[in-house]
Amino acid sequence: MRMIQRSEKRAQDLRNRAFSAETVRGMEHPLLERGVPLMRMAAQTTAQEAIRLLEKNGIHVNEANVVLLAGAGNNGGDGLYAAAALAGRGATLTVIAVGKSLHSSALLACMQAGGKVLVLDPESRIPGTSNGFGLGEAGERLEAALDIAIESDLVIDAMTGIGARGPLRGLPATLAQGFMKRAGRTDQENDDHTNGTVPTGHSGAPLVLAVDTPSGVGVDDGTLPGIHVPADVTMTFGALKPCAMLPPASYACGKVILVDFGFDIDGVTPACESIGPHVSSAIRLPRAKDAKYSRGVVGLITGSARFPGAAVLSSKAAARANVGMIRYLGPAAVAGSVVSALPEAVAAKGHVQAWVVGSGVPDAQHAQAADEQRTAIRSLLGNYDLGRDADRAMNMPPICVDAGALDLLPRHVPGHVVLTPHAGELASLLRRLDEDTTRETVEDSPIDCAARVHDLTGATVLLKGAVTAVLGAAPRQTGDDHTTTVRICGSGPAWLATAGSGDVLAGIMGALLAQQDEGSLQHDPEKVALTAASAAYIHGLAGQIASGTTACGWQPPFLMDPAESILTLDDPHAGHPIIASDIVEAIPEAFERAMEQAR
Ligand SMILES: NC(=O)C1=CN([C@@H]2O[C@H](COP(=O)(O)OP(=O)(O)OC[C@H]3O[C@@H](n4cnc5c(N)ncnc54)[C@H](O)[C@@H]3O)[C@@H](O)[C@H]2O)[C@@H](O)CC1
Ligand SMILES: Nc1ncnc2c1ncn2[C@@H]1O[C@H](COP(=O)(O)OP(=O)(O)O)[C@@H](O)[C@H]1O
Ligand SMILES: [K+]
Repeated sequence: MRMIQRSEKRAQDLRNRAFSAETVRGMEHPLLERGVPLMRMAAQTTAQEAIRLLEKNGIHVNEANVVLLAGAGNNGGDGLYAAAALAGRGATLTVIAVGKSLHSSALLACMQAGGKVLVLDPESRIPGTSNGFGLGEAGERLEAALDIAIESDLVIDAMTGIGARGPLRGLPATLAQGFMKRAGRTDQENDDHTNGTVPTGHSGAPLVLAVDTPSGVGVDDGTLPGIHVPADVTMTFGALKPCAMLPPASYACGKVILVDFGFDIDGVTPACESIGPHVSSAIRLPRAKDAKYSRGVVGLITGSARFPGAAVLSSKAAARANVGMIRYLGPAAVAGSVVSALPEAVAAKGHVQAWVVGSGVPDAQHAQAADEQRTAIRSLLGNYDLGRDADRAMNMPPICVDAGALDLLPRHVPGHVVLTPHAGELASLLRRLDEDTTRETVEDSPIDCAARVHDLTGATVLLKGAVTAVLGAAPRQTGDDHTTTVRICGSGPAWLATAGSGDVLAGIMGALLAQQDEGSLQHDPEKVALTAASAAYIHGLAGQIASGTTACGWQPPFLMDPAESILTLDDPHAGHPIIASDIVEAIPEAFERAMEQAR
């Protein structure tokens, strides 16, 4: 097999960009034309990973019971060749055929290696297997298949890959349903995998290795449209697909290993991208001629009598995040708390380069009739109303609109307005925009929902979660069409889910917006989106540092060269609990790390 020369830049792009199924097919095409044996490469690396995974769990391949769930397409073909290799190494192999046919030469390889084949569909026409059985026997076969699968050490899921359309149907769906039930596997449990850890068995249930994509996920949109098979490890080929990056499907992929087929990805438009490699470009290093004002001043209208802590946390976070100064505006008692916790804060009006509003401010439902903070925020946000005075709106400083300020947002605003809702807040926002949405809808289709808010309001939308998504303007294309790009940030560990964490993010956001060259963001919504995503990344990194873990919501896949032997994949430390103040303390080191990563 040919050694693939890959530059670091290409490797970085491969690890941080995902491409639609259609785009991937387009990139496969020239290689297939040249006769590159992609399926064999996919199978060989899958077999290698299967052996590693088994061994990691104390099972030698020649003692392993392996079950292959094989679909009728090329995904099944990949799986069959991989399974044949395992059977060749002494594994006991059962192929469960879920479709009407199987990739014929791959099936032959499996049979020659001693694999048994159990056909589930009475209408199937698979050479060398019995067919023409009745419905009663089909039911028995399904039960037998589930018994064998649940008793096995490793299930290789090769039912569907990028050829999947819609939710799983028919036998693949029934089998997935039965398997999930018997294995007692839930998505909740699979959440552990998002942190890059491979659990050692799920209460005795088999390990699951997905071929290319877990079957049942929305390959291109990252949704989970129905029953699916969460994996411990997903071996994916050529390039990442959106399901390996976007929530909630990304949580079903477990650890992802990307096999580099040598695709030419230069100039190919990704469907989504991780912010990781770009973060340092959002950090403005201090310059010799700087004074505090030129480094950026953040104005905060955050906190309230009810939540004074949010004012302190957002102010401290902003002050720690590489700016010259912060100005705090709020009720005297709250301002007093801010200044005593942060003597560097200035509790007075003045020029600012970016605003942060709303963290710890009550929303309409919880506010008193004349809430001082809400009144101030309403009046400030009025200046961003494109329907009222577009020139004025375009010339306002960038602003982060968080929590209690979200329901004060004007209907149409420029892209340098950054919203930072969590799923519940995004749902409320959509309802305010006359869309019938619940928190569950947002959790099921986070990207769609965030894109909807971006489309309806024009704001850059940062939807918080284990994987945080930023929906904003795309890189400028030829022509004037406005396109939206999906950027994700998964640097945060689950320890970040702690009260006040969002206030810290808002502070970092304000600081990053403030340190960009004054006036540069107003007409560059793409840069706003990059800056917003970078703030989430630094927040996540600070969370990793504070909690002593590298586990996080999403990390770039392990890149594997088909010509190289298996890599060792270390599991990260679990880390320890943190409070929001710990995140603030870790911000400076997070900046340093983000800059180091860029070198
Ligand atoms: N093009 C190639 O030569 C290569 C393809 N590769 C593999 O081939 C896969 C794509 O192969 P295909 O295009 O054959 O497609 P798939 O094998 O992913 O899916 C097609 C099969 O899935 C069934 N199916 C589709 N949607 C379904 C649903 N909702 N419920 C139940 N069954 C459903 C179809 O009936 C068909 O049998 C990739 O994911 C990858 O694993 C790799 O081997 C690399 C090279
Ligand atoms: N499971 C998780 N894994 C990683 N990060 C998380 C997780 N849950 C929440 N976060 C992050 O923690 C922060 C919580 O913010 P938010 O929901 O506003 O909390 P609060 O209002 O309590 O401050 C967000 O940045 C979010 O992305
Ligand atoms: K699969």
